[in-house]
Amino acid sequence: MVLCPVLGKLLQKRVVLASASPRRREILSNAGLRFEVVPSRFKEKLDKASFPTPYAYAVETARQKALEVANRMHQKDLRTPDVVIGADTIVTVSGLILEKPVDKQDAYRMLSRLNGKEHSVCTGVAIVHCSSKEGQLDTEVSEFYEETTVKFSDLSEELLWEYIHSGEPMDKAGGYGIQALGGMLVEYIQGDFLNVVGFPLNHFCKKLVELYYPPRREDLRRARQDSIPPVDSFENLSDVEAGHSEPAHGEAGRGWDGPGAGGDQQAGSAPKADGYRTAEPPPFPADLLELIDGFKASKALFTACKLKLFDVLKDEVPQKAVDIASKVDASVCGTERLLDVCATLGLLEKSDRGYRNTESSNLYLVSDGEHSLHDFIMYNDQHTWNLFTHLESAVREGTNQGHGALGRKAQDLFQDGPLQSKEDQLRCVGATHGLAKLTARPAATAFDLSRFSSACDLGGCTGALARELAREYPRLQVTVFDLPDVIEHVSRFQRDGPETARVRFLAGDFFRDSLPRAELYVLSGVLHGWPDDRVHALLRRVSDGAGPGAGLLLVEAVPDAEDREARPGLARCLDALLRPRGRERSLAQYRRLLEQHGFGDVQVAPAGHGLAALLGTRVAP
Ligand SMILES: O=c1[nH]cc([C@@H]2O[C@H](COP(=O)(O)OP(=O)(O)OP(=O)(O)O)[C@@H](O)[C@H]2O)c(=O)[nH]1
Repeated sequence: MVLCPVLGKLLQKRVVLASASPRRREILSNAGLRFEVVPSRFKEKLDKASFPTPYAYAVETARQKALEVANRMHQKDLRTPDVVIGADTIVTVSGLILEKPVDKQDAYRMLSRLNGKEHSVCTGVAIVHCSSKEGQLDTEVSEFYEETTVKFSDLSEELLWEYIHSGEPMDKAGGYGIQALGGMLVEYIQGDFLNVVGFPLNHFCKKLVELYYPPRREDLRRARQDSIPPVDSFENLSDVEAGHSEPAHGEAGRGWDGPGAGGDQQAGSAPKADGYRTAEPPPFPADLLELIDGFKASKALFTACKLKLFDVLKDEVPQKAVDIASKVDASVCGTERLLDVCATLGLLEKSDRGYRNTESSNLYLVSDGEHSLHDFIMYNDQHTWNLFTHLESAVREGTNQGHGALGRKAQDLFQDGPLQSKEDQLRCVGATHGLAKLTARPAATAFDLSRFSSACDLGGCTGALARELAREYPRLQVTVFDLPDVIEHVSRFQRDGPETARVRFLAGDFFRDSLPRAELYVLSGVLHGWPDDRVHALLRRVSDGAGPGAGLLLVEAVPDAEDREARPGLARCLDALLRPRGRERSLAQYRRLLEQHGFGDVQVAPAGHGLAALLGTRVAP
């Protein structure tokens, strides 16, 4: 709340966002606001012609959306919310109001109108303060709107259709999303970017300042002589400074615990040693609460995947909770709750017509998709979840507890014991495949490997990296060498492509069987799973098989990788503690291992997502 202390005024209140828009939810939660989401059922069908201006229409729609939720929550005898926020975004061009397209043709009509021109994006916002008096709902509505000018480039028909086929326009006012692919259509904007995305955060904060920090008495007195200075900044207001203001409800006679009530009255109290006034609450620990709730979010995702909710919703058409429940063979009320949680987590989109997958869920959460992480998620649900229940004893004793999963290779999983059934094996191969697909491209392109004509990926599982290597280097023949139990399952994960013919699979144990001859050996995500003696044994075998000039490419997660974003060091470090045999090694340690085993001229490059790639060249013995 440092940037906008006035948001702190809402922390003690039950705030409801009356919107199904994932963007609005994100903008407000990124700003640190805590709120519930209850999408409005108000049909956006007001007669546009009856409004003097487009923004009057947007403001009224926002007001109706918020009031519908306030009334519904009150009637349902749920605890009446304190504040309900509604918003409506429209696009206006040449006197026409454009809302969300109903289908692709409609999107095309809208985008064609915007093509090469300036248009206006207007978001109306309503902030409804509610109170309940003798069972009756009392509301007080504050409203405003924000307008932003956007100019589209001259766009070809082909580009417009390509954009429409991406699916992005469908739930967006004017048929585009400036925050994503639609940003490429835009030449410039004048005004608030977030207003275009769906919520004018800056203006909202100013409005809160107006509501919660009304002008002081002396200002009002002065205003009778002068004019009231407009509230155009919220940055320099803090609760402490605002403490001098009069409680607004006293003046306005509001029944609800509205703006200006509460903490302000205590403003004269002395600051405590921790810097906060006795009656002022400390900053709301939003990040901490999110962390505390984190496991619930993971479990909701795991459960949705296990029920195959995302498979049921993979078509574009939204479906109702009752239909989804019958397809996944679960209770309607339970399914509806889970669907709502998934929508809140941004995994589903919810509208009046029902629920449907987001683009990202279609890509990663549908179980048979090319980039599916379904098996990896199921692996985490079945194994890692249990494993982490032993974290406390692992920390106390400093010993490994069983089976870590993050970033592990099928090699580890198969040799750890409990994954006996074919089904378990297949899931592990699928889990490894899903992860490997995410990291294969940066790993394959970390160095120029065009000097090699043959490669052997040791422990290469389904060949995700091998395919990327073959795709990148057209003369490279790649052998994937992995355990027989792994190779048995790889055919399930193969897709056609010109590189397919240059990737072959060979079953074997790299600790026992002779290694295929190759100019380049690859060990990606293998060494971290083994203790030092096994790592030395394996590298000795590779070194013995490699002729002078041969390469050894290592790809590993390292604590000192340049790009650490995707795998926070903490999680990786805990994973290492729980892993039965492996250990985390630094970049310097991997470099030393390569050099110890006869690979010189070691180059290092980031391989994305917290991974580092090292390439050594075999020197003549
Ligand atoms: O560049 C962008 N422009 C607009 C959007 C999104 O478009 C919709 C606007 O629709 P509306 O205001 O009617 O809001 P809904 O999504 O229907 O949700 P409600 O439940 O609040 O009615 C809005 O989601 C914008 O975020 C965009 O994403 N980018």
